[in-house]
Formats: sequence, C-alpha cells, structure tokens
Amino acid sequence: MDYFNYQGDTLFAEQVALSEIAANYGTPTYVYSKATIERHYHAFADAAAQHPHSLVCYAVKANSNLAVLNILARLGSGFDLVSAGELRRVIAAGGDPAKVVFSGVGKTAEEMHFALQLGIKCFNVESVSELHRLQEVAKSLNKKAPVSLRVNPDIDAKTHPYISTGLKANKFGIDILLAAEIYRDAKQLSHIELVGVDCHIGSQLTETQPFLDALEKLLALITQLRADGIALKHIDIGGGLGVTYDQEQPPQPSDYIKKVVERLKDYPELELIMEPGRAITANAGVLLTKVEFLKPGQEKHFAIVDAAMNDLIRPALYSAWMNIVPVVIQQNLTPQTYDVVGPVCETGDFLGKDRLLAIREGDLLAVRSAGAYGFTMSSNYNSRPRAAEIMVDGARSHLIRAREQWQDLWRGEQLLAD
Ligand SMILES: Cc1ncc(COP(=O)(O)O)c(C=O)c1O
Ligand SMILES: N[C@@H](CCCC[NH3+])C(=O)O
Repeated sequence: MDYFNYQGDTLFAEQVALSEIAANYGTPTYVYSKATIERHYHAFADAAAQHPHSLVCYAVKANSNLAVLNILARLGSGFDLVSAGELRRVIAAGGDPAKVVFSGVGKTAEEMHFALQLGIKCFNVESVSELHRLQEVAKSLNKKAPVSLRVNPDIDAKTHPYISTGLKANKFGIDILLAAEIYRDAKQLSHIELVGVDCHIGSQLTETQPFLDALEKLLALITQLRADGIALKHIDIGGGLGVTYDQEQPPQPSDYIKKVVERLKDYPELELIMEPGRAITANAGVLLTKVEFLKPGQEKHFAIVDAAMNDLIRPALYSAWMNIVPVVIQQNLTPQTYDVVGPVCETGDFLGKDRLLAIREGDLLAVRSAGAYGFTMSSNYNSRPRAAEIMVDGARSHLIRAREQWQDLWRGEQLLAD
C-alpha cells in the first residue's frame, strides 16, 4: 500500500493534495507521510520481535528532521548515529540515549565524552586507534565504555561502489580476520566493556544473500570469541536494505528479518540490533518542485524546475534514478521527453534525464522516494536557501522545518573590521 496516491488527477500524500501543500508552503518542499514511516518501522520491529530481544536503531543520517526522529522515538525506536550533532538531534527529539549506537570512523574525543556521559547503548568501534582513544576518554570519566567492534566482513554488497562499505577496500570497520585478536586485546582494557559485534556492508542492497553471508561470518566470530571467554550480548546487522526507486525488487523488510531471526534461533541470548535508514524513510517522502521554464533544444528538451542538486544530490552524485511524476495529470497534453534540471550552474545539476512528461510551465512535479538522503544531504550551493519540510498526518499537514530565510544564508559570517 502506498500513501502517495492519485485521487482523480491529483497526487496526494495520505489525504492531502500535494498541490495544496505547494499553494500553502511554496516549492521546493519535502513532503513526508507519517503513516508510511510508522508502517516501515513496524515492518522491521514486528518481524524482529519474533526473536527474544531486539532493537531497531533507525539510521539518523537518512532523515534527521526532529519530527521524523520523534515519530520513531514514540514507537520505541533506537537510533544509529555518526556524530555529536546527530546525537543532539536524537535528544532534542525525545529519543532515549540508552537506545543509541554510535557508528563512524572518525569519532572525536569530545564526541566520545558527550556520548559516554549521556549513557549510550554502545560505540560501534571501527579501528584500534579509536578503541584506545575511547579507553582514555572513559578513564577520564571513570566510566566503562560499552563497545561493539564494527567488523568488515569483506562481502560484496552488489550495490553502487560509492555506497558499498563492507569490502576490504572500503574505509569502514575492522578486518574480520583481525577481529578476534583485537577483542582479546580489548578485554584487557580497564575502561572498555565488550558488549557486541556489528557490521554494515553497504546501502541499497536488493538481495538478502550478502546480508546472510555477513551474518554467518559474524556468528562464526561470536562462537570463536565464546571459546576465548568473551561472551557478547548483541549482534548488530547494520542497515542497507534497498527500496524500489525504479524496477528494483528488494526483499520486504519482514521477509529479510524473518530469515535473520530464523538463523538466530540457536542464539536466543543475543540481542538483535538493526540499523535501517533508507528502508524506513525513502519511500515516505517526495520532493515537490515547480516547472519554471520549458526550454526546447536541438538535441534535448529541458524542463527547468525550482529544485536543484543542492536540494537533492543523489542523481548528480550517484547517477541515481529517481521517479519524477506530475502532481496533476494533464490529460490533454502530448507528452515529451525532457531532462529535468535545476537552476544551479553545474552540468551535473539534474534530477532526471530523458523523462516522458506531459507538462506546462508552472506545473508541479514530485520526485518520488526522496525521504531518505534527500534533505539531509542538501546544501546552500549557489546561495540557495534550503527547502521547507512538511509532515502529512492523515488529512493534516504540519510544517516541520521552515524554508530557510535569506539571512540564514550568511548566518555566522562577518565582514572584516576596517
Ligand atoms: C553504519 C551504518 N548503519 C546504517 C546505515 C543505514 O543504511 P541504509 O540507509 O542503507 O539502511 C548506514 C548508511 O549506509 C551506515 O553507515
Ligand atoms: N547517501 C547514500 C547512501 C549512503 C549511506 C550512508 N552510509 C544514498 O543516497 O544513497
């Protein structure tokens, strides 16, 4: 079931017409569906609940708007994060630090200090140097830091090379072949408590097998560690489940998690942690944009819209294909093929290429599946204020982030004194 549906000729988010949102809040604007976020969270959490202990830790980087985090926190979600900024967002949104896992290859001492004081669930440690820094910070606070090593299982996630993270050639995690020895050394550290093991092999995976292969490697490590007297409490399988942008047919979250739970039957004492990001928010959002100009050309026709690569960088960065649909279907227009491009001064500033659309200047378009890695990756390039964000809940729409004002563009900047 899709909460973004046409009613008559008009595209709705739940029970609100996107044309009404554009009229009320302007464009470009991100629009999210609360019911979709909730449904996707439940798909993971309910399937995982078949295991004795489990926790969904939503990956904050996918969409970190406070309202999004608050919806998830109310459902009982934990959070996977990669910076003190994300941790502060989680706290501001009412999230529970005891359900936070902290990933990332470059945690600063200040970030460790802040997270330790808050009492987070664990640090997903990605290198030996990080482990030693954490030991020092924990010692200075007279606390024990809960640690899960993020291992790199050297598995091909079969996704875009820029978003593959579990290969030896990637910067992430600790080589799984070295992990047992590092756990043994870590056990000697006075202010480290070994609580788990973690991996995250990439994003937008459309097959279950690489996840299951990684799971096997993690379980083998857990067994080996047990023999060494190190009993871990949890296994964190990361995020990475793909969504449908075009023709992809990724596994349903419930089917994927069911397989994991099945495999963990012999490990009832292990808590199962998941870190889904995209699978929860991508298809819960669209980017609403207006056609400014139609520009015919010899080789190409361009639809120049008011959203650009600074608002949604995925097409420019990964050549990602995202569906672009009219908000109001124009029955009487002949469709034409357009490159849908923004006003930014870069050739790479496109949202979609060669799209068959029946549109006029002034019409609205919706870029689908933009709820994850959309707003969070946006910037002010070309001094463009960042878009507004709206949450639809049934028949109501709520402004959850105001469009940036002109002054926001130079906040914190100073002229030189004479
Ligand atoms: C450590 C970690 N966990 C979870 C995620 C979430 O990934 P996804 O949005 O693909 O589920 C990411 C991003 O890829 C990540 O780096
Ligand atoms: N930002 C990427 C995914 C990377 C995930 C971060 N580890 C995307 O839009 O597809």
